Amino acid sequence: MSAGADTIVSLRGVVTRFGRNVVHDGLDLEVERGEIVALVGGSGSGKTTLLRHIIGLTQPQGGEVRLFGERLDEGSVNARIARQRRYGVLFQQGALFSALTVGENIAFPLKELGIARHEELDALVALKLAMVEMEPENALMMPAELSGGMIKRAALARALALEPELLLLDEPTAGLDPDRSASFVRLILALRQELGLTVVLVTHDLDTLAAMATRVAVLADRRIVSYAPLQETLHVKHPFIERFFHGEHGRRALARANGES
Ligand SMILES: Nc1ncnc2c1ncn2[C@@H]1O[C@H](COP(=O)(O)OP(=O)(O)OP(=O)(O)O)[C@@H](O)[C@H]1O
Repeated sequence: MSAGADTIVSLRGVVTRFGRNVVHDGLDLEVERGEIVALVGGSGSGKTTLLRHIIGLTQPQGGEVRLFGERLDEGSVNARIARQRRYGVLFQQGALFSALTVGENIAFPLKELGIARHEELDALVALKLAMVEMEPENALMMPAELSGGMIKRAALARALALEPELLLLDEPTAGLDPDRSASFVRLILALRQELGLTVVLVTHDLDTLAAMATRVAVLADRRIVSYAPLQETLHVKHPFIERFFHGEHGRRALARANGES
């Protein structure tokens, strides 16, 4: 079976071990263009590691990882650089370079890949800040001066700098208040509509998940045990799914998503 032309991410038979700790064991996942896939799983189940595999920051011990149809371990240096321009990432840790201003952080990928001319950078930075509801003046601030939520939004602005086809987001709404989370959801949905953006996000935030995921991938027992739209996922019998979606917190979030008070 081969992946289609519109398969953005393809993971086949992925095996990941850290010493004796087997994190993934024969894991499969395919993400099609335009999807918003929410990756959920218990703490330590290997969600962040999976995002890292997708962009080649780490390599699994077994299986195959393809991004935009290309194997990550193949291709020239130029092919790898070309690939880097096509995705943006927002990881939980190391979101911003602490020695650079917010503006320099956002401009960093544009400069590094030689995409924008020097005189265009300020305008581009202001545009990206506006997308995440930050002010142009925020460009001059240092990361240490920002609140946790502002760091998230500035890091998202940087991830969007290259107008990527694929966004990988690790807990993008953790630490945001409900209004900010809702604007984040609106922004992602608009970008998907306008640019055909594909998103893979790790999240524990059921409101965000219910508002935008086209499919939910459940990572448990070292593999993806369910990969379906939310409504179907809710009917899958699995201990993790029961806890995550049908506990008190889950029931309330799903009721909100269904417009019940
Ligand atoms: N570089 C590493 N060296 C050793 N073990 C690692 C390394 N990176 C991850 N692990 C281990 O792999 C497992 C999966 O980690 P990962 O961060 O991917 O989980 P996660 O599902 O994202 O967790 P959380 O929801 O708590 O952030 C954990 O047991 C972790 O300790």
